[in-house]
Amino acid sequence: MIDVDGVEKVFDVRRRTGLLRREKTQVRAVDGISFHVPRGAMVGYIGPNGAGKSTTIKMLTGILTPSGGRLRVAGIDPSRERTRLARRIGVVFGQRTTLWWDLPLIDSYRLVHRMYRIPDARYRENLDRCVELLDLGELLDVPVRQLSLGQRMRGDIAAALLHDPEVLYLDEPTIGLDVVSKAKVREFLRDLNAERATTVLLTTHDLTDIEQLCKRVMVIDHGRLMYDGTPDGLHEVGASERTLVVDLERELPPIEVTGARPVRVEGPRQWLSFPASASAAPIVAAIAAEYPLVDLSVREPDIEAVIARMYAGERLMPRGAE
Ligand SMILES: Nc1ncnc2c1ncn2[C@@H]1O[C@H](COP(=O)(O)OP(=O)(O)OP(=O)(O)O)[C@@H](O)[C@H]1O
Repeated sequence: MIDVDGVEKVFDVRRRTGLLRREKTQVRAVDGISFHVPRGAMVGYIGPNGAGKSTTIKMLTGILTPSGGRLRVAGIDPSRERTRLARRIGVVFGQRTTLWWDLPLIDSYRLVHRMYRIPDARYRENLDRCVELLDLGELLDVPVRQLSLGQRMRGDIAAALLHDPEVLYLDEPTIGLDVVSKAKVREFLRDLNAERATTVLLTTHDLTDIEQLCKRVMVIDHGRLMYDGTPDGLHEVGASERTLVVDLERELPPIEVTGARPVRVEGPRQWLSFPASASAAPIVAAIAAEYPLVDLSVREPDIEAVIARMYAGERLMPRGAE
């Protein structure tokens, strides 16, 4: 559904280098990216600020023309046939709204109905579905400017879906939302993807969105693709560790056991780290055999930590590769 082959985007920028002097330089916002997203996939597209995510999305919608490479969305070259593509895609920008600020929500939908020339029956059906699943019933007559951020976001998602797009680009759809609203939006997207096989490309800084929604994640930095795989695979690449929290009968020196290393001791409680890919069972058995064990729990690795290290430019290697 989305084909990106060696795509580049270079911006010419003028930088002030003195009182009257300006120098022309180039910013390579996207630097030779290739990926393929099959129909019905829900893929996360993440990266630090300025990595090139929005530039990629803008090229995929046809707003920007690539400086090099080849791009196709639903078989269409976005920058050449932007209007034709607009009928096939939906876009939601979390930080901006596509709704008419002073009009009641329903009026924005009526305008979308006309603009996209959506057949009446299909419009009704899609609107009813969105109103029900996104809980918009009470909000349809409220002017958009009076909606809370979470209500507005749900309103925006519905607006992007009324014309049945095959591809949905979501840029920060959960930004600024409370936990309940986030859960609602995620549940809706999961259902949409499962029931209608809508292809979704999701940009977010909230890694829980990725963990809960995407089987695949792409990480971009400095315009280049750094990782393309499962969210779990990130732990492999990042050599993530799980933590064993051990409660002993009494305070003892740090536990010595094969396969794990002590990282913290606080009274009778000790923390040990071990590779996320390894089994906890032999370590637990060894500790139970040699130490006065009272209680024990395992903490899962933190995807945020792996991503933070990746964004900080640390070279991450799959376990065993070095
Ligand atoms: N119109 C433009 N002219 C010049 N440079 C630009 C333009 N748009 C983006 N850039 C530059 O391209 C790079 C990538 O920007 P982009 O907005 O794609 O990043 P992003 O990954 O979406 O970041 P964020 O998470 O902050 O939204 C940045 O260095 C940015 O300054």
